[in-house]
Parts: sequence; structure tokens; C-alpha cells
Amino acid sequence: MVDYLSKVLYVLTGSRKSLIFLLLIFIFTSILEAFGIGLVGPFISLASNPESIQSITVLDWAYRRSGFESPQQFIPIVGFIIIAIFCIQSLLYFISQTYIYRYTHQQKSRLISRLLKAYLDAPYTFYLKQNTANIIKNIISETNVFTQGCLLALLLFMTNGIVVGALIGLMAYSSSLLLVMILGILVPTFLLFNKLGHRFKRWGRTQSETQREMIRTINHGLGGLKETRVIGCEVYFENQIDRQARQYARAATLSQAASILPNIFIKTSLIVFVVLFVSLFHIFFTESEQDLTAVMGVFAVAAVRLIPASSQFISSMAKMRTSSHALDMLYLDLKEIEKREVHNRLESLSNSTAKVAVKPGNQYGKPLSFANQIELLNVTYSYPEASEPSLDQISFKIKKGESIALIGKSGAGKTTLVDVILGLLELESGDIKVDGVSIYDNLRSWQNLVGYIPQSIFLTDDTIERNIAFGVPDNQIDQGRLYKAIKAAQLEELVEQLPDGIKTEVGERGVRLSGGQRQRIGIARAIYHEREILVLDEATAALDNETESRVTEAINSLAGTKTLIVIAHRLSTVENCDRVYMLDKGRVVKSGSYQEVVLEG
Ligand SMILES: Nc1ncnc2c1ncn2[C@@H]1O[C@H](COP(=O)(O)OP(=O)(O)OP(=O)(O)O)[C@@H](O)[C@H]1O
Repeated sequence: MVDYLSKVLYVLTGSRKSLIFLLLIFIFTSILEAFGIGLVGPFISLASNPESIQSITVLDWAYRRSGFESPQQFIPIVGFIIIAIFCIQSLLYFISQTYIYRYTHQQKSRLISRLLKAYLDAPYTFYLKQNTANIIKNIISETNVFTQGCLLALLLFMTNGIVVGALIGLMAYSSSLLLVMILGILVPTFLLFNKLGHRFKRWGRTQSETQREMIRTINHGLGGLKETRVIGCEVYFENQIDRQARQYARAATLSQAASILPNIFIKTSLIVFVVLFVSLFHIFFTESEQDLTAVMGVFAVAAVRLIPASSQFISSMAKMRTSSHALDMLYLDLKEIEKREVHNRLESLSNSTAKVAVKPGNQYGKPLSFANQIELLNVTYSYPEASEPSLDQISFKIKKGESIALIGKSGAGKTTLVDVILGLLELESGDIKVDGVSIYDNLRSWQNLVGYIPQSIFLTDDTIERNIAFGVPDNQIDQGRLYKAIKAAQLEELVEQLPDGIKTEVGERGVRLSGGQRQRIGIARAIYHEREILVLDEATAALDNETESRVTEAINSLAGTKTLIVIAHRLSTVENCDRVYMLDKGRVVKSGSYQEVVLEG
């Protein structure tokens, strides 16, 4: 329980004061409720025998002070006070419940933002072992499970615990026999559900895992829709999701059905006990009939509140167990991302003399400028758990305005080198300097100098304009820069032909554009963002000759004004590059002009 609570507090965003405030409201309403219920028994006694007022200390004291002439006149006043207490308690209950809902929904929205920020800021290596289906599931679904299943259940568990405790105390005060009866019902129910705890946990895990698998299947089936259609494997994905949905439904049904059992169990046992109690009262006890009425009065009113409170107490315990897997998922991800952030911050503070530059995300140093050259110094990188380094002591210089090409067989290390240059992967050893300053002194500033055009450009389901000015709010888009970028990327003709021009929607992942048009939008994006250095990852590999020549033309027109780092498989596309580096097994095995490396090599 302590472990659970500390995880909830860790995942919780914002102030914890609201949580304490909520608990206090609940304690107050519970006390008020117990007090109101406590008055009902004596009130019934008083109503059936007004003269018994002398035996009820509190009422007798109040009666003497009130100045009423007979207890009969005093009875409606006591009734009115009881009604007032219950009305105030009900109002407070409504307010506190509304506050709880507001608090949990706010928590959910804050947690969604915090998670997305954490995932966006997470080191690139985090994604090498993470699946996007898992991330989507955590952001959309687990945040819901956390607020409804963990947070709300935890609040209900604690507050109902207080209510149950107060009511049991009241019953113990009214009759010890009642106490035995109530404990006789509640303790076995509690123990039974405590024993079922691991099942609730398993059902929760199954729901979480099947949800992740369903998102994965949808991603695979729809993400590769063309392939799915052409191969005709729709049934494969349909069967997969059908199986996963059925597994999910089974686990959800079991956990939901089991969580209403406490209510049924307690209600039935209570009726059995009440009937037995009333039937056997006169056999075992010598108390008067009025006493039985008073005791049963308290019992009936307490039961009205005790049944829902105790069953909610036990079912929220079950809910907490069901949601513990989701809590673990969120806790572990946030912890891992935070651990890396702290590590990076410490590194950035202590790394001024270190040889190894491992400070991704560092944005605290002076802004970097690029006037002369980029220098790679013994760049070495190994993927986590890999036995061999993918980059081994790579050193070379790139002058401003130069265009270089990286060539080599598949698996030679070209993409890894580009990812290192982009600052996505943390170096094992070595450094990258721009005008003599390590890029790791201010990685964000370095990344602001670099534009990346991958093989397959990521386009959002939005307009051409928004895809070029990617990440810039509409009111801040610079139209002059936009048209300059469109012109430089040779997109002018296309934009003029389209009825909606730059406002044309490109469709999901740019399906309404051709491969070459998508590539040129990627180039325009890099130009719009005024990046000095452009990294092109086999940008023309997937294009036909005519489109390729248009893209190459667009790239060549940038030569001289921009510094280009091009990965190419087609050797013809690197003909215009100033220098060519041939990689093999993570090392530079040959370098020089196109003539020296490609033609003479
Ligand atoms: N995420 C990863 N985890 C472990 N090893 C990896 C990972 N990504 C790449 N590698 C390994 O690193 C080496 C270099 O891969 P890289 O993708 O950089 O080659 P490449 O030259 O770009 O190949 P290609 O031209 O086929 O894209 C390969 O041996 C590859 O197996």
C-alpha cells in the first residue's frame, strides 16, 4: 500500500495540497454524517416515549436550555436539526464529489501533457526499445486508468474507509452485538477480496496488454494499407484484432463483475443478519421493545450509508489492484525519462573537461554559430547491447558550403553516422565540433542549425503550407520565407496548379502527393526553417528518373549556399558532391572526390 501510494504521488502532477484538502472535506462530512445518524436512534426513542428525554443526556441538556414546556414540543425541533444536518451533509457531499471529479479530470489532462512532453524530450535511444503503440496506449488509455482506477479509487478507498470506521464506531457505541454482526459481514468480505487481489491485477494487465496489441494491429494493418490490400491479408489483421478484443472483453467483464460482488455480498449478509437479530433479540436479551426500536433505527440508517460505503471501500481496493499495472507502466516510463534527464543535466554541469561528450538535450550552453567548419573527432558509437561498435573512430571535416556524400554497403553505418550528427544518438567517445565548439555544449542550438530530409518524409494530414512551416503556429508563418522555400524546392509549378494552392490538404502521410513532391516538401521545410546544414538520407532512392532529377536539381541549387550531408545508394546522385566518404563496418575506408572514390576506386 505504501509502495502504491508513493507511485501514485510520483505520477501525480501539480500540487498535492488539493489531495489533502479533499481528504479533509471527506473527514468533515463523515463526522457530520455520523453525528446525524447518531441522533436518529435517540430521536426515535424520544418520539415513541417523550418522557425518556431525561435518560438521553445531550437531549435533556438541550431541552432544559430551550425553554420548551413539554418534550412533545421539543421533538419537532430535534427532527428539524437532524434534517438540517443531513441536508448540509448532502450538500457538502455533492460539492466534494464535484471537486473530486474536477480534480481527477484536471489530473488526467495535466498527465497527458506531462507524458507527451516527457516522450517528446526522451533520448532517441529510448525509442529504439519502445513501441509507439505502447506510448499511444500510455497517453490515451493508461492516463484514464490512472485517474479513474488509481486516483479516484484511492480517494474513495481512503474516504470510505473513514466513513466505514466512523459508522462502525457508532454501532459499537449503540450495541456491541451490532458491532459483532457488522464485523461478521465486513471482515470476511474484505478478506475474500484481498485474497482475489492478484486476479484483479492479472485482469488489469491483460486489459492493458491487449489494448496495446490492438493499437499495434491497427497501426500495422492500416499503416501499411497498400501492402495489406495488395497481399490480401486483411483477414490476418481482422482475426488478430478479433482475438485481442475478445481477450480484452473477457478480462474487463471479469474485473467489472467481480468488483460489484462486495455490494451484493454485503447487502445479502446484512438482510440475513437483521432478520436473525430481530428474531433472536427477545430470546437472548432482556431489553425493552423501545430499546430494540432505537437500536434498529440506528442500524437501519447506518446500513443505508454503511452498505454503499463498505462496498465502495472494498471495490475501490479491487479497482486499485486492477489499475496497478497501468500505474507501473506510467511510473516506470516517467522514472526512466527523468533518470536520463537528471543524468544529462549532471553531465552537462560536470563535463567541461570530459573526453566523452554525452549531453543530449543540453540547452544551457552558449548558442552555437557556424561560420567555418564542422569537425568529427574519433566518433565512436555502439547501439545498446551490441557487441561491435556501429561507428568506429570516424574523423573528418566539413567546410561551410561544402557538400559531402556518405556511401557504403548496407549496414556500413551511414544512417547511424547521420543520427549521431543530428544529435539523436549519444556518443560513446569522441566529439563533434562546430567552429571549434562541441555541439554537446548546446545541442538544441546545434539542432537549430540542421535540417533533416529522410528517405520518407513525415507529412502531417494538413495543408502544404503547414507542412512546410512545420511546427509554426498559423499566425506566425512568414509568407515571404514560405514562397522562397517553395521556389528553392521547385514546388512553384505544383502549387500554382492546385486549386487551393498552399492551402491544399496533402492527406494522411501525404497520400495525395507523389513521392517526388513529398521529398520536395521536405526540402522546402528545411529551407523555410533556415537551416544552414541539410542532412539528406537517400532522399532520391525511391524516385523515378524524372522525379529524381527534379529533386536532385532542387538539392543542387542549394549547393554552395547550404552545407549538405547526403547519404546515397545511387552513385550518380553524389556526382556533384565536393567530397565522398566510403564507410565499411563503421569506419571510413576511402575518401576524396567523386572521381577518386567512385570512378578510380
Ligand atoms: N537500433 C539498432 N540496434 C542495434 N543495432 C543496430 C540498430 N540500428 C542499426 N544497427 C546496426 O548498426 C549497423 C549500422 O547500421 P546503419 O543503419 O547505420 O547502416 P546503413 O549503412 O545506414 O545501412 P542501410 O544503407 O541499409 O540503411 C548495422 O550493423 C546495424 O545492424
